[in-house]
Amino acid sequence: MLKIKNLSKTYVKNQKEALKNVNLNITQGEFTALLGQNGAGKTTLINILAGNVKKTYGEIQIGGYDLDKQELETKKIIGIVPQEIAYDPAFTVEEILTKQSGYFGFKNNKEYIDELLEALALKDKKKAYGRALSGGMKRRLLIAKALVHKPKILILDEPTAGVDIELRHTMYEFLKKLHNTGMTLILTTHYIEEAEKLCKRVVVINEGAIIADAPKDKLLKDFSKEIKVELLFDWDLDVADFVFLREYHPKVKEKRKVSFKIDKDDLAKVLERITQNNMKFVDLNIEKQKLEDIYLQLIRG
Ligand SMILES: Nc1ncnc2c1ncn2[C@@H]1O[C@H](COP(=O)(O)OP(=O)(O)OP(=O)(O)O)[C@@H](O)[C@H]1O
Repeated sequence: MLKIKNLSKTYVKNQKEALKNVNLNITQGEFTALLGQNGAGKTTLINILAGNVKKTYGEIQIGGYDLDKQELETKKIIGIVPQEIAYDPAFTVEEILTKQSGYFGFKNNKEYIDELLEALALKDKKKAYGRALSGGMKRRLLIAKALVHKPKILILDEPTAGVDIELRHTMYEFLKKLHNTGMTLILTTHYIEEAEKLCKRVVVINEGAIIADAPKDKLLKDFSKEIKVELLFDWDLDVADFVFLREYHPKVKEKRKVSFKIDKDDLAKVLERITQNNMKFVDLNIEKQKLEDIYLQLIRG
């Protein structure tokens, strides 16, 4: 559905190499998270796919069409939800969506627009001006605008930035529904738990290069050998009490808790050492790594 080969981008103005030999192959129906810190190159990549920024080098195929030779066709295949609010605030919600439909040659699609507005809880705002919408409504309008031409791929550039938790969950449900209809989705986000909840594949981009690209479950499994152990004692602790565990860098928290990370295969051995040192604990908590921990490890190298 989306094939990116040896994609590079250097901005002429400042000679910033924003993308370095990016290769990505996304098949139909995948729900992929594109994760990366500020300035990693995510928006540059999306802008190139949208035809807003010119690549320096590489090949891109969208739905089988070459972006260089068949740009118009590629535009029909993708819908992009940009980070910035991108519509004329002097028009009403309905006008904005009708105008956008017109760009793609869709006429008389009032019913579909109503469906979108209903699904995105914007129906009662149909006649409201773009400028009069709340931040969350503006974000939802951008999603409707990206979907109005029924694209096969939806790319969302941080759609939930600054959106409250309740609304974020409504959006997640909507995205899940779209995914269930067979749509291909790419989501860039700073909320890692969002990627963990929604996406099946995780691509991590760092300083313009892809440093991880794997099914989420595989990433979690590969990195899940490390566990975080927390022990609770019924007396006040000193980190010196755990000198016998120094290779695991134990930390004392809230006076009575100690925590450290170990390979899960070492758990029995470590617990035995603790008992041998007469450190009788009253409670034990074991935490597996979350996608967020893995992501941080990856970008820190
Ligand atoms: N128009 C531009 N001209 C020059 N440099 C740019 C331009 N746009 C982006 N850059 C630079 O390219 C790099 C990648 O930026 P980009 O916006 O793609 O990152 P990002 O991953 O989307 O970040 P964020 O999460 O903050 O949106 C950054 O160093 C940025 O300063």
